[in-house]
Amino acid sequence: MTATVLTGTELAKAIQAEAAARAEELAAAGRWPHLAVVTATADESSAWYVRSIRRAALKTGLECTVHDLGADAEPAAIHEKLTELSADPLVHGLMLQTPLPSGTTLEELASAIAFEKDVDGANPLSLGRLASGLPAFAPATAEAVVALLDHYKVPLSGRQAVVVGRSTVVGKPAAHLLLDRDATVTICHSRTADLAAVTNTAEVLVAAVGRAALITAAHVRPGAVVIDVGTNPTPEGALVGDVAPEAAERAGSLTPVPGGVGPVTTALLLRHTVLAADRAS
Ligand SMILES: NC(=O)C1=CN([C@@H]2O[C@H](COP(=O)(O)OP(=O)(O)OC[C@H]3O[C@@H](n4cnc5c(N)ncnc54)[C@H](OP(=O)(O)O)[C@@H]3O)[C@@H](O)[C@H]2O)C=CC1
Ligand SMILES: Nc1nc(=O)c2c([nH]1)NC[C@@H]1CN(c3ccc(C(=O)N[C@@H](CCC(=O)O)C(=O)O)cc3)C=[N+]21
Repeated sequence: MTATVLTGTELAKAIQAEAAARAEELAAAGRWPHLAVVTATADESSAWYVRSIRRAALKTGLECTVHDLGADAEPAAIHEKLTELSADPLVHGLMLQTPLPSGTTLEELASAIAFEKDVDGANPLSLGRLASGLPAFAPATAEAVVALLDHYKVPLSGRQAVVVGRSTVVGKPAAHLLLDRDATVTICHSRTADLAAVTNTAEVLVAAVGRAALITAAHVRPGAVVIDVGTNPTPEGALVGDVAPEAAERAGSLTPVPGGVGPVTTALLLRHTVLAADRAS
């Protein structure tokens, strides 16, 4: 058996087309949707993401500014930049890239992102509301996981879902969103005792670790739907996921990297920014 490939490009295009139409109307009304991205890292996969955000934003008719503070930025300087952009009436969406310089965390800094501009759902207020079932922007990646499953009509209610990874950006919010859809959710992390035993229970398996080929065929329950969130740069300059190619022998379907979760994440971030601009007075 070879797995069906669940690409994200078509869904991303549809989301972007809708965002583009609304962005044009808003721009005509003098409210050009503007996404500000703050980064303080030399991490390669973050750099890939920032490039793809900029490219997609310009194509969609959004303004996008990148504020690169450098990998040795002081936490106070990052905090100050977020506070400044939170107060800037021309900025509608604001996100802070991970990873961050040692000595600080996204969790510590994200309170400085104004709730209504928190288009990547990083502010603890957004995350708390998400966990409480109240309206808030979800982290775009976590939302992309569920959006892809919906796009391919994968049933979630009553099914066994396993998320590998527990970061604030992906693993935890993805687990919340799957739980909201009535899946039975298990979260794995670096201390999980027997990863393959747990992942073999998964009808839906989400890999969000950041380690190439961590998930092998032996981790996959035959016929499972596998969502590969990982984006790992190779020495040759390519990008690979967390799921080894051989896993396709056991999976029923599988998202590719590149061309899977990534483009949907980017498109949702733009959709959130347009929504934030729409709500701004
Ligand atoms: N395609 C997309 O749209 C996006 C892709 N990404 C990519 O997803 C990946 C994960 O990102 P992110 O969540 O930010 O990464 P983090 O490094 O913040 O989190 C990684 C998680 O994986 C867990 N982990 C590490 N090693 C193992 C292991 N051997 N077995 C099981 N779990 C393990 C960690 O556990 P512990 O908590 O115990 O340390 C941690 O919870 C990266 O490749 C990133 O680039 C991220 C966002 C969007
Ligand atoms: N606060 C925060 N939120 C994030 O969501 C976040 C982050 N920090 N830090 C870095 C990681 C990494 N990440 C990627 C998202 C999309 C692609 C992506 O679109 N990749 C394309 C390939 C790249 C391209 O073609 O330009 C694809 O998979 O097809 C890659 C990487 C989000 N991250």
